[in-house]
Amino acid sequence: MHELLTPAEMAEADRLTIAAGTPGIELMERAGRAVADVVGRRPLSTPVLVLCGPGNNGGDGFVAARILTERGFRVRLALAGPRDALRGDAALAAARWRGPVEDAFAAPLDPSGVIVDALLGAGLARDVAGAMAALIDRVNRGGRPVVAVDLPSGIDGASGLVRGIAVRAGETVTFFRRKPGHVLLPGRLHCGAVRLAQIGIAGAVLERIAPRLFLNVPALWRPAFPVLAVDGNKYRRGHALAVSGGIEATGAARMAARAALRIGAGLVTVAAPSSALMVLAGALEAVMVRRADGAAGLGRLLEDARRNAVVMGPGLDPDEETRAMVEAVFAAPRPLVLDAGAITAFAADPERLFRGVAASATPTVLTPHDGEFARLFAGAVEPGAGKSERALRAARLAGAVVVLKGPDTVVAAPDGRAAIADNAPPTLGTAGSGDVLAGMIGGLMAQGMPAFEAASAAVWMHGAAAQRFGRGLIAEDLPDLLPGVLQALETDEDGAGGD
Ligand SMILES: NC(=O)C1=CN([C@@H]2O[C@H](COP(=O)(O)OP(=O)(O)OC[C@H]3O[C@@H](n4cnc5c(N)ncnc54)[C@H](O)[C@@H]3O)[C@@H](O)[C@H]2O)[C@@H](O)CC1
Ligand SMILES: Nc1ncnc2c1ncn2[C@@H]1O[C@H](COP(=O)(O)OP(=O)(O)O)[C@@H](O)[C@H]1O
Ligand SMILES: [K+]
Repeated sequence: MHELLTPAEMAEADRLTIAAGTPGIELMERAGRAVADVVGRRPLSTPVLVLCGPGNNGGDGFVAARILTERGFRVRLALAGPRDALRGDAALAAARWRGPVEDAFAAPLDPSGVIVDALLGAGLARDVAGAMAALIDRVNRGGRPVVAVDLPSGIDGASGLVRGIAVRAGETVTFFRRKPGHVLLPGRLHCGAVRLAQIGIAGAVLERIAPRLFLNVPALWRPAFPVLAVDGNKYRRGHALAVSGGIEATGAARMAARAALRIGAGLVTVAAPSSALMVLAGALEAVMVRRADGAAGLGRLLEDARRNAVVMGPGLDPDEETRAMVEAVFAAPRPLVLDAGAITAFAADPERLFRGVAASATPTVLTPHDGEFARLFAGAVEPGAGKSERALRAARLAGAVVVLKGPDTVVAAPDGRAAIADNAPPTLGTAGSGDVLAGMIGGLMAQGMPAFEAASAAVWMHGAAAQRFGRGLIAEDLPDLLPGVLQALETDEDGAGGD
């Protein structure tokens, strides 16, 4: 259930189902019934206003209106456009509606009751303007609870972007699988609670569609998650290396190192410039410290093949020394996580980074926030595109897994897969939480987890850890919340948060 279907893929799922013998009107009847079920949880005295658009989304609205009327609700239905312009299944559904049809552009909104938004769904093809925009604005200003059919009208199902203006719903009923627009911002904020309804589309159609976008839940990466061997030992659990900045910036690498250890790496070493060695040695216990000055020093540490994953960037200056150190890892080569200063260091010459990734052929994960992303991929990635699209293009360009962070963190792989997270609370917006995330990814890669799965797992666990703590969270808390998350993952088949 964690596949996310773009509107085009969803249309294909409908098409395959219809071709296999289920009439389209049957799908529409089930969709409309699912909407009626959600709306119908309210008391029978609740007035219902169903706003229908010109396509099949409106068709679902006609069905829902009929079923709610049959159940005893007082239902008004208003259509945005001429009735004789309805086609296909929507026209069939409208023919089964016996009540009056008001003009949606003129119909008054009830001061009480609930509104069903069946104006526009997967067929949104352009920015909403004119009378339709005025209607949506009126709905939003009305302050009535809204149940959206499939998508809040005006939200682009593929990108989650607002096309001109979009309905703000309290609940959204969608069908078969969620769409990226339910998970990505701002779409998610317009959806309210998303209710997923099955309408008789067989899961087997997904084999034909081969979706590439996923909700980031444990089911996505659990099969690749490290398993503890009874006869294991610390060396077999991997040895992560976190590169520290100078004496004024050692905390970032320490937090990354602690996170790598907590997530299960057998050993973790902080590679320290001479200036910071004393500070680090006094501040670390299970995490080890080794001297590493510049690229040459780091290269020497990497002569030991057991140091099998590297985290770089937190606390580093975006300068030539940092670039040379990144290239020392490419020369080694080792699975690598690049964050913060190690990303910004390549802002003036991103090609140099991309060449290094390609030449080393080592799994590389870049973890930019929006600002770092814009610096590294400026010009190469259309700023107006949706977040998953931007992350995927960047991943292809860099030949690396790109973790584009935020409330809807996208993990994108060069092969076209992307995982979108919806479990990160805003408490994660605190200094150093990104450093912890980088360390978590490195800790999983040290244990042999592939880059896309490691990054996806770390992002989900980062969110789950923060959820366990609540308000007052600081980055230092995060590594020590991981044991609880790990244990829940092990005991809860659903993955401590469901699928
Ligand atoms: N058989 C199927 O394909 C099924 C479809 N279903 C419903 O059908 C919907 C998709 O139906 P459609 O493909 O007809 O698309 P929609 O009903 O979402 O919208 C298409 C209509 O809206 C118009 N339109 C597009 N953008 C507009 C804009 N910015 N301003 C004003 N008008 C605009 C188009 O000209 C077209 O008439 C889904 O969201 C879902 O609700 C469900 O009934 C399940 C089965
Ligand atoms: N509003 C938010 N909701 C959820 N997660 C957030 C929010 N703001 C930031 N985060 C997360 O917090 C982390 C911040 O990382 P980053 O920006 O690199 O900060 P720092 O450099 O201080 O470590 C990222 O994982 C990001 O996804
Ligand atoms: K809608």
